[in-house]
Amino acid sequence: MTLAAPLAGSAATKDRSFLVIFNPTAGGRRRRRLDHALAALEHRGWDCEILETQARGDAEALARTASGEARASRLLIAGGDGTINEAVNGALSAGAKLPLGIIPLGTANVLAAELGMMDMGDAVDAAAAGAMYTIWPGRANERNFVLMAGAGFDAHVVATVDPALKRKIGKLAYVWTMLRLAFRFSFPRYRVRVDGVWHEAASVVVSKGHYYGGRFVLAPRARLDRPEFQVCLFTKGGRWNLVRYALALPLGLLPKMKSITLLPAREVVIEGPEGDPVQGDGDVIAHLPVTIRLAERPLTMVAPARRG
Ligand SMILES: Nc1ncnc2c1ncn2[C@@H]1O[C@H](COP(=O)(O)OP(=O)(O)OP(=O)(O)O)[C@@H](O)[C@H]1O
Repeated sequence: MTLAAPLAGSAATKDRSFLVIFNPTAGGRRRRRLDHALAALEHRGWDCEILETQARGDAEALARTASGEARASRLLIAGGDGTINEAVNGALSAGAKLPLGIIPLGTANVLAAELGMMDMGDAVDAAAAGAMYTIWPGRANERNFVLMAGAGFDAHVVATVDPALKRKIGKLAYVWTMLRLAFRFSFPRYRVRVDGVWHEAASVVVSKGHYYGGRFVLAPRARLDRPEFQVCLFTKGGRWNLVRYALALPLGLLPKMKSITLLPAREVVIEGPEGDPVQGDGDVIAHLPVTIRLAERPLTMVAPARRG
């Protein structure tokens, strides 16, 4: 996990209640997994009230209201990284007063991996009795993100992937979309200002977490709890380099490639084709040109206590 020190004290509180924001779109399986997790939490003395999203945007509105009302002692987001991203935006806009936990039910669940959750048991343990950590989200123009934001080929894949296909075949939907897009992508160049210094790249990922696309390391030094980014510049574009990047990522070789530049940063500006998509946490959250800074305030998250 990429978290250093937990906040003083454990996550145990007197008022043991969760407001659970749940994205039910992936069908019955998600619901069954959630029911198991909540039964385990209730067994451990936690009250859980479920609020289901009906449409895109609901998780944000529900988290905003819940944070304002403080109706429960914690928020628990049950869904994928996209639903968590929405809830984080809602919580931050209402002052981020409640600690946030997650029940990972998505396709990639990168945040769960980043927080050190290996399985649903870890997620339940963390929610019930984990440690509290201060997380520094980033902000791309008007939208916050927890894991990463970027422009280039991967942002176009995110913008193109069919949500229904994602629900049907999971991560393979990204592979399919990548293959289709690779044949018609024009590989534009992007100008990237990293803490005042301009660079050029074929693709950019501004990382808060060190994983990318699952449990694959892209930015080894990135940490959720550090108020800075690691910027990953893919300096070479074109189809052949795309294949090299795609093969190197699962092998853990991407950060060592010559055509990858990794830089720490506090502020990143990306310029390129006007209106090009910017992905954040796996959804389109902005369009070029974009300025990426830290969020206005940090977030408290409940995660597994550090082992060892
Ligand atoms: N009830 C809903 N109906 C339609 N869309 C929704 C609903 N609730 C949430 N969403 C949207 O669905 C998107 C995808 O959902 P979610 O992130 O939970 O799963 P996922 O895409 O499978 O996981 P991951 O983001 O890890 O790939 C989110 O970005 C969110 O905005």
